[in-house]
Amino acid sequence: MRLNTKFDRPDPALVEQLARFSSATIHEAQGRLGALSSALKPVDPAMSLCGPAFTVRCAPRDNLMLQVAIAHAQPGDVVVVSAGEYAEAGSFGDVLANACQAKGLAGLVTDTGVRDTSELRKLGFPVFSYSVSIKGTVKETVGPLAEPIQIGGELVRPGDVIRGDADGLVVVRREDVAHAIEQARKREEAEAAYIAAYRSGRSVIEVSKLAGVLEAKGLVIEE
Ligand SMILES: O=C([O-])CC(=O)C(=O)O
Ligand SMILES: [Mg+2]
Repeated sequence: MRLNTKFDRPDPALVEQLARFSSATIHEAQGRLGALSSALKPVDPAMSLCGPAFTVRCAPRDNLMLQVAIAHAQPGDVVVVSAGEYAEAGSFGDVLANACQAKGLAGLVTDTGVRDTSELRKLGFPVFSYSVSIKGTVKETVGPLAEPIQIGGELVRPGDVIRGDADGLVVVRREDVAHAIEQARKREEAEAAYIAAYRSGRSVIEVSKLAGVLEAKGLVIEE
């Protein structure tokens, strides 16, 4: 079997610009699309990542292909592992995180478990996982590398951008990164205007134009 590891990545300058926006803003900016399941959580809320996905599929309780992915991923990539939402396996820990950091990878996202979390926090290598488990894995099963995968209820293709922060993970299609940045900028500007209005004492009902909605529902609020 021969596995391909070549795919197009977006312009690194665009990835850097996208990283300035939160996962929630990007999700909203692209029309409420791309959010991965909230079951995938950062090992530390301070962890944050943004980079092209280097996708891989592993059998549950088996991290052979994850190690192959780490070996072939490029600096700046986020290794994204689909392993069947299997909670009872610690497929990645501080030893492999050191390998990732030495290569300049941007982070790891997996729908199985990880371990050595206090060391991962000390290392500061961004890891998002489905669970934390101390149970070791085997290295037996060959599987797809740099192919589209399903993770957290979303399709992730190699080279799509994954943005993760304390609130969650979002995927942006490789060809949509520039548009997502433009829309995220507009959304932040609109949010800044809302914040300024609220801080100047204006009502949320007025600013968010909710009076018509409440009236249509027949809601009368007495003071
Ligand atoms: O050994 C493994 O397969 C996972 C692990 O704990 C580490 O990377 O430190
Ligand atoms: Mg370990």
